[in-house]
Amino acid sequence: MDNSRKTYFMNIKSIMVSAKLNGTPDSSVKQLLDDMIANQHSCGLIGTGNTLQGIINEREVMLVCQAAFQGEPSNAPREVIVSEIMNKQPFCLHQDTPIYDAFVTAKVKQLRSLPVIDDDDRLVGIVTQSELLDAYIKLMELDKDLKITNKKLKSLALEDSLMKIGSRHAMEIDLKYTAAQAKRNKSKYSIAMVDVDFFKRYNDMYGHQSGDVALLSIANIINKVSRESDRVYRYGGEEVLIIMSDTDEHGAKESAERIRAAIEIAAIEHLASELKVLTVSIGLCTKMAGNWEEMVNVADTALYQAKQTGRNRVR
Ligand SMILES: Nc1nc2c(ncn2[C@@H]2O[C@H](COP(=O)(O)OP(=O)(O)OP(=O)(O)O)[C@@H](O)[C@H]2O)c(=O)[nH]1
Repeated sequence: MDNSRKTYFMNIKSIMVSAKLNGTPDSSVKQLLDDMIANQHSCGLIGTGNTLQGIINEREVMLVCQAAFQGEPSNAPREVIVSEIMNKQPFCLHQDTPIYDAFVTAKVKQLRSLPVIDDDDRLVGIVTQSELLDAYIKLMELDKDLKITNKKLKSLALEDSLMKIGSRHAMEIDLKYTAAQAKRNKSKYSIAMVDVDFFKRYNDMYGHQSGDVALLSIANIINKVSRESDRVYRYGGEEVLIIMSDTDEHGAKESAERIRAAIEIAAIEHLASELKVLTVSIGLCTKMAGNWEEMVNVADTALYQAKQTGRNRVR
């Protein structure tokens, strides 16, 4: 393998900064802040031994400090303990994760810093989104093989240009790491497969360009009514896939029903359909562990049942 090809497979171990814990869950926030300032760390890594149990970013620490200073001088601020404000299920990446996958994960999940762990789930380092982007750009510059570069440039398109939501490529990377994270945290996650009803008839009646506009409207509605932590991707054609981390069957059903209802209420005219407005059918799947391709298949089967039992419904 020549050097340029090797760079394509480089992982985050090669660029991460080694990291250690800044405090335990029962440290005071003040203690934590002192440690972060002394070590010039932009986020606090919390745990015991070498095991990471939580993360606190600068913003959360600042909010606690602000609240303390706004108190009456006679009311000495209560000491806040780290476990009260830390994010208890921090998203971590294994040290062997390729740089590009790590960058996409940080970007789609909007994470500025990602703790890095080893095979035994021990904290070994930290990488930031901007370090990942810099590293990836450098790898591309080093890469002289035009074919590989073009392939990577194409895959760098993380957004679907028509629907203005995540691309299929970004979706696959997100699913892979969401599945790994759920397994590590023993938490459930859900996916929803959304498909527009009678869309062929819509294209036939209003034209393909109007079809494109309708798809964009539907994607906008889905983005608007889904929770901030949910990620919305174009699965292909007129199908949208939503990833909901830390969401059980009940939460997923509630979210999907909200999306279905919002699209019906938007009342986008579709005279060739039964309800005379555009509607969607949604198939769901919730799991704790297991491979994500299987989950997509289950959601797809549920979607098929939703279509078979009358459309404009969640299964
Ligand atoms: N305008 C437009 N149409 C698209 C796009 N992608 C897929 N389609 C169309 O979506 C339609 C999907 O049709 P079908 O799979 O038969 O499903 P349907 O007509 O929605 O029927 P049901 O799913 O059974 O309710 C096809 O006519 C595709 O051409 C796109 O990007 N733009």
